[in-house]
Amino acid sequence: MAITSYHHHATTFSSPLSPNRLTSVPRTAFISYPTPFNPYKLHSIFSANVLSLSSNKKQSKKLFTVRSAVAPVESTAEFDEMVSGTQRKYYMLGGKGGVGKTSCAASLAVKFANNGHPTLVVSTDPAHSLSDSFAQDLTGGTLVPVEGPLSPLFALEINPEKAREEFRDVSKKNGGTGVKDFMDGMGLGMLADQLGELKLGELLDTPPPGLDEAIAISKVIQFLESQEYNMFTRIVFDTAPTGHTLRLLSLPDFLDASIGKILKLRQKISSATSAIKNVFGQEETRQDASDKLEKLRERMIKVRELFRDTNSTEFVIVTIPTVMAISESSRLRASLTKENVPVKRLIVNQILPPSASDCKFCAMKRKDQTRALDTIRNDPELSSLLLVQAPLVDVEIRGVPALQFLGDMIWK
Ligand SMILES: Nc1ncnc2c1ncn2[C@@H]1O[C@H](COP(=O)(O)OP(=O)(O)OP(=O)(O)O)[C@@H](O)[C@H]1O
Repeated sequence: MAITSYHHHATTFSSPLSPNRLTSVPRTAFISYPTPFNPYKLHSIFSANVLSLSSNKKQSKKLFTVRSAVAPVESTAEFDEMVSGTQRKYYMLGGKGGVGKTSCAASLAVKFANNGHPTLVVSTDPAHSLSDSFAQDLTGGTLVPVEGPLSPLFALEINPEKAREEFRDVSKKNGGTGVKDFMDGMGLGMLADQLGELKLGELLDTPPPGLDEAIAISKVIQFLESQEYNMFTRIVFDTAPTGHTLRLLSLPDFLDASIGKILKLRQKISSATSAIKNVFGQEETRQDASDKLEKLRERMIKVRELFRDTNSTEFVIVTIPTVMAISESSRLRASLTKENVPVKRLIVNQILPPSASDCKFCAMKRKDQTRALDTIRNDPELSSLLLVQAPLVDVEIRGVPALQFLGDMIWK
């Protein structure tokens, strides 16, 4: 039933940002698949290293006819709109675990870079798989260049645990474990207790789910404020599975409120404690902790604004054609709408391609997927989105050439 095959390709490419520039990609292992003509890309097949069934022109035409009959709601991703302009844009890809978020995010990043955008792909999922997806070591929590694309592509795997530790260290220097402990140490514990909702100390010690992600994204904002990040015109986030993303959306408000209260409290008590401060000589550390809190709060507000800015940000939902995954995507869309997060595209990944062979299992599976796709058409949350279908391919998608291949099918 497989219709996917590997070939050796050379790609010539014209960037829309500098349309006169034609660049050659080195000859490299590549996957071939019947795709519609892409004006930015010219393939020339040097030799065939066929792993599975290939298809001639006639066959691919037929296959695409069958595919569109199976999925009448299919549309393109309108990549032209995504790629146009040099103003910085953020794309956040999210969805249920294992549906292909990383593959889609990585393929989008490669596609942007190949279209002339200096691009950054960021993983805020604690279970990072960018390195696996690119088949390159991208770990370390710093900018790592990705080898292969035509324009600069960098990856950043944020380690939320490390980011949280860094932040917590400041209050630890005090001998306590957080702001509340610090206040306890100053004999002000009762005051903090009275304001029971001030749980920052506990928040940092036993973070609620989603906090890691929030701190990770806050860390990204911190990075983006620095000069070296100015070059990036496209930033793609590979986010954690749905649950974390939803909690993350409401977290900035929660943190903003909590930190705001902590800071107000600090101001109130600062005069009362000035005498004690002098005795213990810890004003600097305290100020430092306070500044960090203020910075975290500012970043949380930026994260909140970033998520909701229709001009620069879009959340792309990735799903697979099963009723369960689609139901979850529907709930995700509803929550994103409630939070005013812009969503326009829905990627339905791992669609079984048509096959010439008489495979009963495949026929059943395809019917099942068609039913699932129908639920999208009838789903009030999802039916208005651009529905982009990505086929299931018969090899694991790893490495830049494979991601480029996947990207050419999804992002067109
Ligand atoms: N269209 C596809 N065809 C074939 N394999 C695919 C496709 N999309 C993704 N995969 C494979 O499925 C697996 C999971 O993909 P990926 O890591 O991108 O998912 P994810 O949603 O990011 O997962 P997690 O939630 O665990 O981070 C990988 O082995 C990937 O190569």
